[in-house]
Amino acid sequence: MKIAPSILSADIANLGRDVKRVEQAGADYLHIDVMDGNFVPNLSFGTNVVRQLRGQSYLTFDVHLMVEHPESWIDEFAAAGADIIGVHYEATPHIHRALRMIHEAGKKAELVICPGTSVAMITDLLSDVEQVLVMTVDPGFGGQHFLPSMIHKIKQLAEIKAQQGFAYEIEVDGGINDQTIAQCKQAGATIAVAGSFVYNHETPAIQIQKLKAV
Ligand SMILES: O=C(CO)[C@@H](O)[C@H](O)COP(=O)(O)O
Repeated sequence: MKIAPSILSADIANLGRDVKRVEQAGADYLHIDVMDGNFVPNLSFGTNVVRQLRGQSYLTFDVHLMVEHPESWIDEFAAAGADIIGVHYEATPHIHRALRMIHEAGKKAELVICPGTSVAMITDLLSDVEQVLVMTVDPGFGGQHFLPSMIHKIKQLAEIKAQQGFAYEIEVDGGINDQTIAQCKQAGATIAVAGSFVYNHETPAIQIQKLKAV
């Protein structure tokens, strides 16, 4: 599986160093969580962080917008250096427009679903995305426990992908460690986001190796 370390759990006072660490350790993507204090009860990074890190890293930037009305931010994060932009199904009544805006900005579009949203709600959108992110915790905070009840959604998405011949990646995010990643991989996930498992350890490279070894 591809591994996307989440900088939400990095040492923010040494963010550049922590990004280099995972880059050198073989991370595939860098996962950047953007929180607005409304869609989720937390605040995190803005466009300035993406822009400054862009100058320091060649990793694919996987920007997860946990914001209401993401349409207002897509062009700014695209200009700042995002490669993949994730928007929540629950965050806007105009999700199709948001996905189209991501493509018009020349970026890969990711559709994100919270634990309370079923795959049935997004089937009409699956032909229009490069990536689907199944949240395996309620979004907003790192360090939460993985929700095993989300596994069936990964299986459903993998089945639809095979049946319809779609090419989207299936990403999982929340509570990922060297045990839970195995369940996700078996179900059909292709990318795993990991925050605390990677960064709450003195050697992130060892943690990434553990995830890649599964
Ligand atoms: O989107 C989020 C949280 O809302 C995640 O990306 C977290 O950063 C994952 O952290 P861990 O659960 O891996 O500690």
